[in-house]
Amino acid sequence: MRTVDEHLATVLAGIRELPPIEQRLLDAHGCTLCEDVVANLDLPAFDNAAMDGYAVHRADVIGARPNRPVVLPVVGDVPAEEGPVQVLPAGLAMRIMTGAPIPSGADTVIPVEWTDGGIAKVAIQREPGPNTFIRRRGEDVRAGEPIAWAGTRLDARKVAVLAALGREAVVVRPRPRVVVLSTGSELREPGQPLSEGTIYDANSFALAAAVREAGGIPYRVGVVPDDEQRFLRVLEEQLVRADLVITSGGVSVGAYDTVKLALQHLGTVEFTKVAMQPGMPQGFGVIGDDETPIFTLPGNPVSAFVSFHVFVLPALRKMMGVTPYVRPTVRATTTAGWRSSVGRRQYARMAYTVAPDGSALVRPVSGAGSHLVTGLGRANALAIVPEDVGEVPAGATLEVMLLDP
Ligand SMILES: Nc1nc2c(c(=O)[nH]1)N[C@H]1C(S)=C(S)[C@@H](COP(=O)(O)OP(=O)(O)OC[C@H]3O[C@@H](n4cnc5c(N)ncnc54)[C@H](O)[C@@H]3O)O[C@H]1N2
Ligand code: MOO
Repeated sequence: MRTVDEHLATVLAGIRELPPIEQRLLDAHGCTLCEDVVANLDLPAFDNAAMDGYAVHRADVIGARPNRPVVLPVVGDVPAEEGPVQVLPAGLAMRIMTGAPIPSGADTVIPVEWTDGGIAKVAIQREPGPNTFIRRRGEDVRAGEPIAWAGTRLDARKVAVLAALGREAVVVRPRPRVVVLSTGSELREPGQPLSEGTIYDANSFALAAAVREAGGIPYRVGVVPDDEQRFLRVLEEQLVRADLVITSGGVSVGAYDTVKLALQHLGTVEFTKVAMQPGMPQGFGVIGDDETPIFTLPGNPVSAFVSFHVFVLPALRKMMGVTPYVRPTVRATTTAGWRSSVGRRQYARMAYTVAPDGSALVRPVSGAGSHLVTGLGRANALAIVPEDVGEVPAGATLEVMLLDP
């Protein structure tokens, strides 16, 4: 039997980062930059008003008081719109809007609240400080300054900056396109009636949702029955759009373990037992002309889901250039104990919380059975019980994988 770490190393060695492509800004959201981005213009791009009010020469309004206002003729309006910079001679004012370019000659904006709001002339009731309410060209960033380095994941905040700089597209690693299929003649699509011996397909939905949460693009293929030829045909059809394939079911030692039988003589897929619970039977390799990586996960729903988090998620992160490939774990103290099997690393379903005093706690929310899917629904974390531990006492501190994206 392989250890989890050995299998993870084999998987990561078989996965390549996807080649960079240019993506439109919103499509690049969530992806990793493959270029250093430098500001291509100054921000603000020109001196502009920070308040709605009046552009003036400050020297004209020194000494303005509520009981001794300075009155200036208003010679025009400066809206925030396209147009040449206006000129403001001394002794006059212009009505100006937030974001509008400061007329040449003006050095101050008086907020409308400090005035009588006049249109032909304005009474200014307060003396401004120097450079008041002007946002200067380049005070945010100057053209040529770095904005983001290759390797940065584009979140909404970085998208805001790139859009403000007028970037239409950026070079990123694309989201992996992941084909997800479930195998098993007992499986039915949700919405279909169940007959004796049949169950609903949970895995292709769970895995497709997990792919999406990881930043990939899932293509959920319906259920494929236990028939080698059908399975191979579907796989061949799907390969054209796949950067990665995930199957579930049919990999243990049953007489109808289709995936294992079908892939035995195709590609490089290696079927192994990994010393973990759940998730013991695993398969990984590449198939097709493009050497597309494929994970064949075990069929039990919790086994498939845990396998995704332990092996597939790091692979997706590597394809997307997200580091570290393995998401860091956190440490938490368990409020209750349970048993684990020595020789296998256990991933136990937990509710993770942070107590008012800041301490991280976990509480078991499920038995260990890999068919107990509703226990998975209650969990937001997996506690990792080392291979040599047979009993976890209440109060023990463990490494914990958080499941929320
Ligand atoms: N004799 C042995 N039997 C089993 C072993 C073993 O070592 N020796 N390993 C067990 C372990 S551990 C696991 S995990 C499973 C893995 O089996 P398969 O990957 O071949 O999966 P199936 O047999 O197809 O299904 C297992 C179980 O899960 C249900 N299932 C499958 N697909 C779905 C789905 N899409 N949605 C919901 N439920 C699904 C299926 O009906 C079975 O109940 O093998 C053990 N057996
Ligand atoms: O190893 Mo299986 O995945 O426990 O049920």
